[in-house]
Order: sequence, then structure tokens, then C-alpha cells
Amino acid sequence: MIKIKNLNKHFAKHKVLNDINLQFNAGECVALIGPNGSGKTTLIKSILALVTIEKGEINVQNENIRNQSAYRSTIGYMPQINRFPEHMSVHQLFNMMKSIRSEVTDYDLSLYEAFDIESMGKKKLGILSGGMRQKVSAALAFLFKPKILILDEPTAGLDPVSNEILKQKLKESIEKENKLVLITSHILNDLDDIADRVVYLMDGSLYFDKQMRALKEETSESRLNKIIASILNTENQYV
Ligand SMILES: Nc1ncnc2c1ncn2[C@@H]1O[C@H](COP(=O)(O)OP(=O)(O)OP(=O)(O)O)[C@@H](O)[C@H]1O
Repeated sequence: MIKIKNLNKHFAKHKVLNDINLQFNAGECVALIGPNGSGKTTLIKSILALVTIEKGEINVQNENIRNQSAYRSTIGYMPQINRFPEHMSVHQLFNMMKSIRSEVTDYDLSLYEAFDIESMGKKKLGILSGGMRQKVSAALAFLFKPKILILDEPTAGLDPVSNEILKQKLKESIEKENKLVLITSHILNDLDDIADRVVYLMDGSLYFDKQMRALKEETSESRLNKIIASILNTENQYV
């Protein structure tokens, strides 16, 4: 579904992604992890063409994304930081998004309903709490039934019940609907139940890309934080 070939990205003289080669397939939940500043968000933004790529190629559903944007309608994106129009109400935001994507008439409202977004419909986006913003962002990511979900720190700020609702939704999307989920999180416990593959970036390079099953066997650990600690020898190297 997504194929990344020899991806390199600089910000001025700072090399942020160093010759990344990866392929992500339908029905997979890939945890993209690594220390702060290792390039996770930049990799995600490269897939979404939110940053320019100077070298390398990215294909989404067999199409090179260079100089095109239509492919983005197949991706539901939950950014790390939401930049909503602050003066707009939640209702207005959903209506605006629906009018932009007017070709879609069959919505996935399951998170909208589970998070009771209707009850905050009249609130201005600028006054929402951090968790409320995350809920709005998650409901929007699923709304147009995308085949690919890219979620950057989706559980940050979510209360435990909402966290479980989102994880359950992700599980169903992968197992029943064969969607591709690419997810970053520093809360490794949140990835334990859903990730079946781990891609670890370090200083902009691919440190490892392994199936969760293989990692468990290799390290004799069952939890991702223990697995990572075991691979890196000390937990301090991760944080
Ligand atoms: N627009 C930008 N201009 C300059 N440097 C940037 C820009 N965006 C990111 N960087 C730099 O690129 C590097 C990677 O940042 P990125 O946000 O991809 O890391 P990350 O792995 O997502 O980090 P975190 O876990 O903290 O979210 C960092 O050194 C960051 O300062």
C-alpha cells in the first residue's frame, strides 16, 4: 500500500531522514517508534507530502505521490498537533470537512458517536481541552472511511476509557476491514495490544524493522517497553 524507496530529507544542513526503505501493507498495524527527534513525524509528513522530499520516492497504492494530491483522500491522518481554526465550532468543522469531501456520502460515525462529539458540537475549537481535541481529530480521521490510517501520538491526552475505544476501533479496522494503520507513540503500552510490526528509527536511520512476534521470541519479553529495553540494553538509551 505504501512503498518508500531511498528517502532522504534535510532541514537546511540537518539530515533528518537517511536513506529510508520501507513497505507497509494492507491489514498491518505498524508501530513507528524511536527517540524524540528521530524523524518519525517527518517520515509521516513525507508520506502525506506535507514536507518536500529532495531524494527518494514514495508510492501510495502503486502511484508515485510526487506532484499529486488525490491519493491523500485514501489516508485518514491524525496529526501530533492539531491546528484547528480556533474560532470555528466543532459542528462547523465537521460540516466544512464534509463539504470538502462531498464525493463521500457514507460516513464512519462510530468514533463521533462513541466520543459523544455531538455534545460538544457548539463549542469553539479554540476552547476544547487537549483530550477533546484528540477525540475530534480521531473522529475526523475515520470519518471518510480511508483505507490507510496514519496516527501521530493518537492516545496522548486521551482518558483511559477513550483510549480503549480508540484501540478497539483500530483493531477492528485492521482485522475486519484490512486497513493499514501506521501509528507512533511514546506510550509503548498502548501499542502492545495492536501493533504487529515495529519500525524503529534512530537519528533518522532505520534501526530495525521487525514483526512483533519475532521481537517477542528474540527477547523472551511480551511487552514492547521491555522488548525495546532488551534490544537497546538499557532503557535510558530510549528516552
Ligand atoms: N520544519 C522543520 N524545520 C527544521 N527542522 C525540523 C522541522 N521539522 C522537524 N525538524 C527537525 O527534524 C528532526 C526530526 O523531527 P521529527 O518531528 O520528525 O521527530 P520525531 O521522531 O517525530 O520526534 P518526537 O518523538 O519528539 O515527536 C528534529 O531534529 C527536528 O528538530
